[in-house]
Amino acid sequence: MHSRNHCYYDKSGVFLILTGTDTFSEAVETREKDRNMRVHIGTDHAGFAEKEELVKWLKSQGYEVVDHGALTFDSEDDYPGFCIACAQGVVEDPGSLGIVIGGSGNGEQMAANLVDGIRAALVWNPEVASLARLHNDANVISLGARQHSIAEMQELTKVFLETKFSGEARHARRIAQMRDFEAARK
Ligand SMILES: O=C(CO)[C@H](O)[C@H](O)COP(=O)(O)O
Repeated sequence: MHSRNHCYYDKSGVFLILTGTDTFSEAVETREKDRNMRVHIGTDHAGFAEKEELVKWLKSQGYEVVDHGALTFDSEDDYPGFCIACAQGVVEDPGSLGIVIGGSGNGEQMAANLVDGIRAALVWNPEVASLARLHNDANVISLGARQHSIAEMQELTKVFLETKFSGEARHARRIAQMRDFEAARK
């Protein structure tokens, strides 16, 4: 039987995750901000306003941001190009992470995952954002701008950017299996 993870915020507002335990004594601080990290971002019209807000906020947090568009609002534009460009930016920039945004985040995740080396996770709450890094070593987060307030999107992004891959053997093994599949189909 799998044990459940428990997440909570400590008194200073830090998001913590308890892995497979009911005791707070085993809580681990999983987050650490890397202000030197570059963050790639891409969106279609559905997330354009939120992307503009997130870029400003990320810069205020000390991150360097690479904006892959859309650079102007066009209600008829299409998400694949922006998301693929963002994902390619992440792959070509080791140590960076990416954010793709759309109305739901579904198609944006699909587009980003077409790029070899990308593990894009559709994230809808802080625990999922944390697990995307801890268990999946996701390098792109996908957000649905029509599903969240800007404050929620900032929180999901913050948890994602500040959480490190656990490096646990079972998770590394599963990621390696996906990498093997990716390499074999070339
Ligand atoms: O979330 C999305 C894809 O997953 C798109 O942002 C969404 O489909 C755009 O919809 P519309 O063209 O009706 O504004």
